[in-house]
Parts: sequence; C-alpha cells; structure tokens
Amino acid sequence: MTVDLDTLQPVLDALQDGVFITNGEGMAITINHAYERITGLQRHKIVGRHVSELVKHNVISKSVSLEVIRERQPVTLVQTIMGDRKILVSGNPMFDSHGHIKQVVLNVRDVTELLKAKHAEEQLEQILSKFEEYNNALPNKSTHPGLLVGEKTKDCYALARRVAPTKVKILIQGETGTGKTQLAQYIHQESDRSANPFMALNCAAMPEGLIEAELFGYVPGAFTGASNKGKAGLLEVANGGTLFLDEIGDLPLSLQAKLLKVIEDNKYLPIGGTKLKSTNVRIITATHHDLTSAIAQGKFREDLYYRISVLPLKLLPLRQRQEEILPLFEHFLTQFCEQYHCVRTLSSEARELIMQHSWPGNIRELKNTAERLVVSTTENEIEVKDLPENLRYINTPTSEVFGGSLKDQVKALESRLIESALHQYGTTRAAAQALGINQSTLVKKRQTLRNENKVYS
Ligand SMILES: Nc1ncnc2c1ncn2[C@@H]1O[C@H](COP(=O)(O)OP(=O)(O)OP(=O)(O)O)[C@@H](O)[C@H]1O
Repeated sequence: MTVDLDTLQPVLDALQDGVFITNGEGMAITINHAYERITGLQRHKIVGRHVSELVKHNVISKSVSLEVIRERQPVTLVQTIMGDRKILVSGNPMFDSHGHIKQVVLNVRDVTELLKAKHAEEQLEQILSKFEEYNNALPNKSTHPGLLVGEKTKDCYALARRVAPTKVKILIQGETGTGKTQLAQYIHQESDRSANPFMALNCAAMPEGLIEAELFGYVPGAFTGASNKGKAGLLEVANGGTLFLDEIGDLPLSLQAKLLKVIEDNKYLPIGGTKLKSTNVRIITATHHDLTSAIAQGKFREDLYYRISVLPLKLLPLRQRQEEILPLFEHFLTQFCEQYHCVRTLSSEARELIMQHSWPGNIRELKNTAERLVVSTTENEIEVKDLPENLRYINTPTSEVFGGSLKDQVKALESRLIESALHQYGTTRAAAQALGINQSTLVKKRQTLRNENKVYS
C-alpha cells in the first residue's frame, strides 16, 4: 500500500515530535508542525531544498540525513539550535526492495529541559557523593549519625576533631542555627570525656540570677524560695564532661569574673556557699557577637576573652556555603521521612527556590522547614505551592520601590515583578514564560538581584 503525502501530512502534523523527511538523495520532502515549532524553521524554507544547501546557508548546523545516507544505518545525535536549545535527532533510512535508500525519516525531540534536569541530578549526585566522602573521612561516623559535613565546614570539623582530646579552650563563632551546639557536641564525643555528661546553657536566654543558679548552683536556704535541698549547678552536673556556654557575649560582667575563676583554678562558689567547690569540666564557648567590640564597649572582660578563645572555630552562615543547602535539606527530608514513615521528594522548581533562599535561621530553619514539609504535605512530590510563603514570594513594600537612584528603582521594580510572577504562576518556568524571558535568565536575574541588595529581598 502506498500513502501519498497529502494523506500523510495531517498525520505527521498531529505528532508531538518533529519529523523531517528527505528522499534518498537528501532532498527535503516534508516537515511537520512540531518540527517548525521546535526548530523555528518554516516549511517553505526547507521543502524542495537539498540538505547540503541548508547546511551551507546555515539553516541547519549539521545534516543527519546525509550521515544516514552515507552510513546506510540509523544515526542519532544531539544538536544545538537557536543558541541554547538542545534537540535530539534520530535519522532512519527506509530501503526499497533493491536495497536503495528511498527516504530518510528524521525524528526530532527538544531535550533542553530533560538535559537540564539530568545535569541537575548529576550535579546533586556528585555533591552527595562528595559529602559521603567527607563524612567517611570523619572518624566514628556511627557516633554522629545525624551529622552531615560539607566542604566549607569540613576543615572546621577536622580541626575540632584534632583538638578534641586536648585541653585547649575553644570559642565557636557563628550566627544562630549554624550548628554551634552540634559542633560542641561533636568535640565532646571525640574527646576522652564522652562517657561523661555534655551540658549546654544559653547565656542570652535567661536573667542574671537564673544563669548564676544554673551554672553555680546554690546551697540550701541560699535565698527566699530556694529549695531546701539546694541545687547542683551545671559545673557540678557536668563534672568530668563538657559544659557548652552558648552566647557567652551575653554573660553579665559579674558572672564573667566568677567564670574566669573556674577557668583558671577549676574552683567556684555556689550561691550562698562559704566553701569553694572544685570541678573538672571542659568549657566550650560560643558567640554570634564580635567579642572584640564588646570588649571595646566594656561589656566583656578582655582577660576572659583571651582565656576562652585560644582556638576560635568559625561556622559560616548557610548563605555563604550555598552548595551545602540542598544536600542538607535532602538529608533532613530523608531523616523525617523515616521518622514519619513516608516518602517525599522535591520537584525541581521547589529545589531551585530552596537553593535560592538566604536561610537567615541557617541549619535550624532548614531543618524545621524540612520537617514541616514532610508532615504538612500529602503528595510524594513537594511542589513550589507547598513551600512556606517566605521561600516562594518576597514581598517588597511600595515605599522601598520609590526611592533611591533610577537604577536602584528599576532593579527593585524588576525584583518585584519577578517575585510577583513567581507567586502568581508557582514555577520559575511558568513565571519566565509570563515575563517573556527564558527560565535560566529568570533564575540568574533573581539570584543577582538578591545578592546585590538586601532591599530587594
Ligand atoms: N552539620 C550538621 N549536620 C546535620 N545537622 C546539623 C548540622 N549542624 C547543625 N545541625 C542541626 O541544625 C540545628 C541547629 O544547630 P545548633 O543548635 O547546633 O545551632 P546553633 O548555632 O547552636 O544555634 P543557636 O546559636 O541558635 O543556639 C540542630 O537541630 C542541629 O542538630
């Protein structure tokens, strides 16, 4: 049965994949609508012309048809067209009864998005395997099951491990939620004190009197309302172990003097007590303040600072170790899925927004968000619409737009338009389409605007 082109053409035009047919010599016989859509080339510019002529005039970059004719077998290759679109072209020869090529049929598929997704997946795999390597490099992995250490944190953890068995005083610096307590716990577990208690106290969270009672304890009847049995302070409870003092910069000056005595002589006086008590604790401190400026303002004792900061360890905020965001997020997602007996994965759009968020609450915010998403969603795939508002949409008040130089205002407006489109359309792809730009331009622009100026984000 032979089918003429008039009958065949509507069938070809109904296909999703592009089709390009030449005769056995390489003369273009027809193309379908999908081919026009994918390549941006029009039928009248192609049909009736020889493919070598099309190559010569740069209409197409390379002829798969000619290769099929030359090789007399199927050929598949990926071509780049219109600057950045990637198309997968598969050519098949069709033979007559004498073994001559009668036609060459090319099937064309736009694989740009597919390749991007694959690339992203490969990158993620690479990152995860790197993390795996780093984690393996840390000893006693089984004693730190929830820990994930990325490249920018690796050196800090390696140094911490090296000094863990020593007596050196460590001051951990880092914003809230960057993992200071976690690092202190790691040091404790890597030290010869690990069989004894690890106790933590946040000096910013309590009034002076309470901190004193917590740290040093009190004797029976020390003050009105005190328990008549007295109370053991953390210095006693943590004896033989480690005491972690977070936000040491907020410790009142009077208590700084008492702490100095503990550090110098291992001795302290409980509230209301008359006899000095001895303790053997390792004190690790942490701060998110710049203690040197607290010293300059007379709020922190210089002598104490030099005692506690023999080895400063710095944990960067997540926005400065962006490559750790996604692996950490996936790590917590897996952890919470195990805990809540469910399966959750991130859509590629959601993943992008997670990577772009500045995470002011650092790892704690990331971990909480992962848990919230695991328990609040019902579908396996977490989509952009499931993400908290602050990840999806950045609200810029009008007053911030109308002020400053024209350049700044244009940028602010641009930022608002991008964020509004993202809010309205839910995905970077749909938002880009609505704004008439391509997806990667939108993602890059958004990142640049956010990096350039906080006013826009
Ligand atoms: N490297 C890591 N791998 C896995 N989880 C981590 C890591 N670092 C921190 N976390 C987790 O992130 C959360 C916040 O960490 P952590 O409490 O140590 O921060 P922090 O800097 O002490 O915060 P804050 O100063 O507000 O007390 C915790 O739940 C902790 O278990």
